[in-house]
Amino acid sequence: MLIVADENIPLLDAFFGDIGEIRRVTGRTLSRDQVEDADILLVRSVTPVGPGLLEGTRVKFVGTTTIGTDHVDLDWLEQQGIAFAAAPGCNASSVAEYVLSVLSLFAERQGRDDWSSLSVGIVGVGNVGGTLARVLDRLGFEVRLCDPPRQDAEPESDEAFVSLAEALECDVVTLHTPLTRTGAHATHHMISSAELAALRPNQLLINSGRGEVIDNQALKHRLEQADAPLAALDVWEGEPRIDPELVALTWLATPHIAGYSLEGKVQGTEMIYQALSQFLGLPVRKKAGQFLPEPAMSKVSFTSNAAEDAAIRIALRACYDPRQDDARLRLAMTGAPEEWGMAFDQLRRDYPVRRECSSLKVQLKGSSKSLQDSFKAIGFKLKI
Ligand SMILES: NC(=O)c1ccc[n+]([C@@H]2O[C@H](COP(=O)([O-])OP(=O)(O)OC[C@H]3O[C@@H](n4cnc5c(N)ncnc54)[C@H](O)[C@@H]3O)[C@@H](O)[C@H]2O)c1
Ligand SMILES: O=C(O)[C@H](O)[C@H](O)COP(=O)(O)O
Repeated sequence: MLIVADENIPLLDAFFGDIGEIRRVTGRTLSRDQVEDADILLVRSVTPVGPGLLEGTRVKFVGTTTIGTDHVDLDWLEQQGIAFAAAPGCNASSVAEYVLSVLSLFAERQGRDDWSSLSVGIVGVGNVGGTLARVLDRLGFEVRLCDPPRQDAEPESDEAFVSLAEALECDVVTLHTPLTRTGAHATHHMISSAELAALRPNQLLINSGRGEVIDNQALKHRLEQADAPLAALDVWEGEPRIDPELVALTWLATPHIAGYSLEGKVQGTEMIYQALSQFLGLPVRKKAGQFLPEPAMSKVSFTSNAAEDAAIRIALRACYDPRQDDARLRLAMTGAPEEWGMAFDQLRRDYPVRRECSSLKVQLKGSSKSLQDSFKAIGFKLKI
């Protein structure tokens, strides 16, 4: 059995080596002739999958080790009887930690002693938005949830949903919708001139869903105005050839890596291994946990003198600080314009190992119950 797989999927040999022969390919440039004789295709979000790639091949299973599926023509695969699996939720904690770290930087920039005094509008309350909402709620933030598809589908839900306009009133608005182009709640350019005009200079707009959910030209024009809000963008229209002028106007600019924790990536591989094993009728013997190495930093300690917000900020940023990715992206954009796309992909391919908060033990000596609860809410392991 031949498995054609994106070379950027971690642990290919460990998970799939005994299922078939593996042919590694560059996902961004994958062509039909590279996949013609394959039985199984494993991709990441950079490979458009549809008739152009697979028509007339013998591929019978496609797996994407990602949450997003907008690169896959799901209807066509179904019509062709080609099985498909994605990895819902695999990197939800990683994205939530990216947002938390951005929030901590924004609160600091605003001179707030208490970051939980920020109100946060979450647009798209699925695996990522829902994970984030639960953490923020436990930390005492005011959270507004906007998810019209869920609101329609769950009229009896306990969640109090708000409109997009109400979400846009929050200090921070963070987007976690998929990219959709059809239907009553299509998200393509959901945030355009009118929505951007509603945002004020003391507000922050975060996008770690898909770039095309925001009209990037409209955002650029808005960010050029004197009363512009701040923007933190992890995803961009036209990746990997992103607009350097928009990067320059963006407060925190990262190369689509919000979900790039090691845990998130390995769980993505694990979920596709499970789905493929089920498809082939094979036993599931391997687990993500057995392949996760010991983290480089395993413990941080705080004494009773540590101020609550400062302790959380230090531990959070010890795990993930988006300013490093921002600096790397800006540096990459100083190269020759024709190399920007390659540089964007290179930053993603050579991404340093990043571990989630759950990999770090936090030792708290003589700390308050509320500080302990805050650390637990974020997902740290506590050692009291
Ligand atoms: N930047 C990254 O590294 C990264 C990582 C993971 C996921 N993502 C992106 O984030 C998206 C969300 O991930 P998820 O796991 O939470 O997906 P999900 O499918 O679990 O949840 C998405 C939610 O968005 C809602 N939604 C759809 N249209 C909407 C609209 N018009 N307004 C408001 N809400 C709407 C859906 O009802 C759903 O509840 C993915 O589709 C992917 O594109 C990005
Ligand atoms: O959809 C997802 O899971 C994320 O956007 C994912 O992190 C994308 O990573 P890629 O497949 O492009 O490496």
